[in-house]
Amino acid sequence: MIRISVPATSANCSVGFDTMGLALDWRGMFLFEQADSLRITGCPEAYAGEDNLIWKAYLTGCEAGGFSPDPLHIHIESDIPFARGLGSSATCIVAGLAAAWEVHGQPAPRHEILALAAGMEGHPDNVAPAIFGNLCTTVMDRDQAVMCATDMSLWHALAIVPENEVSTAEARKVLPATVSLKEAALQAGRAALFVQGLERGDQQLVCAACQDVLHEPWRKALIPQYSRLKDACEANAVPLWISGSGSTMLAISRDRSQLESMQAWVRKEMGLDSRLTNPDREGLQIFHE
Ligand SMILES: Nc1ncnc2c1ncn2[C@@H]1O[C@H](COP(=O)(O)OP(=O)(O)O)[C@@H](O)[C@H]1O
Ligand SMILES: N[C@@H](CCOP(=O)(O)O)C(=O)O
Repeated sequence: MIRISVPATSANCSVGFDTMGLALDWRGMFLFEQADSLRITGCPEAYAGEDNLIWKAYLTGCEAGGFSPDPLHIHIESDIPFARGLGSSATCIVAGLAAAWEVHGQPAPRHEILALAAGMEGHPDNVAPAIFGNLCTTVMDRDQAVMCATDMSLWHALAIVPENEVSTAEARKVLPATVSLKEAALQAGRAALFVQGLERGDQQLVCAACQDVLHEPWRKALIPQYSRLKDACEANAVPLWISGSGSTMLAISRDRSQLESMQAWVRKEMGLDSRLTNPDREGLQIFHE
């Protein structure tokens, strides 16, 4: 049996639309073993057929690696919620792709998996940290990923998870097709400041730079709690962004107790569930048993 563990991710990181993503120490586990016919357990029945994302990724990986795809029993152990902007789809894609090589006795080639996974997702921002951990900034130059990881060991995170689902496909439809030169320049400058601030552990700088103009102005309409939370965070110099395409919002701080207080506040004032996490440094992990 092969056990593949993949972290949840918080994509976009505010000013890194489609390019930045942060791995979290909140993991999905995927078990693979040979079977007589395809069997998928541990997920809702509606997702347990031939169109299951893990299985589709496995087939894509088999084609890329030149393997003949054997039927599998895939068992999922994951409490990463679907369609909340925590990269549940990225965990499935990365696990399925990695399984294609591992099931056939070869080590999963992480850079090849990144390119394939980015192709399946349509953007590399959450699959890169799911594979490599940390905060990854990734751009696709034709089919080649150009990637740099930022160490996040100075930071803690709070994932605030509303009940409403937001499908990524739907949340992309609300975005404008073009932006102005002024907005593009502003976003580029803020993205550079944001990463510098993270590396220096400068929370004021990160908070000042954490002002997206490419997607949050449109997506906040899908998340009723966002504006109140963003105002409260800014008043306390806490960077907060819409995680992926939402509905989760991710706050980060150098000070874990600041996030503990915020966790109590969002529960009491807004009735919201949340989870304290740390950035993950490992990314994709594979165990043969
Ligand atoms: N544990 C799982 N089992 C089966 N399919 C899953 C699982 N987690 C995610 N998926 C797939 O990923 C889709 C959600 O992807 P998406 O809308 O991009 O949201 P997210 O922000 O969670 O990645 C689901 O509709 C389903 O196809
Ligand atoms: N850049 C993408 C990220 C989607 O992430 P997910 O975790 O919501 O799948 C987007 O913003 O559409």
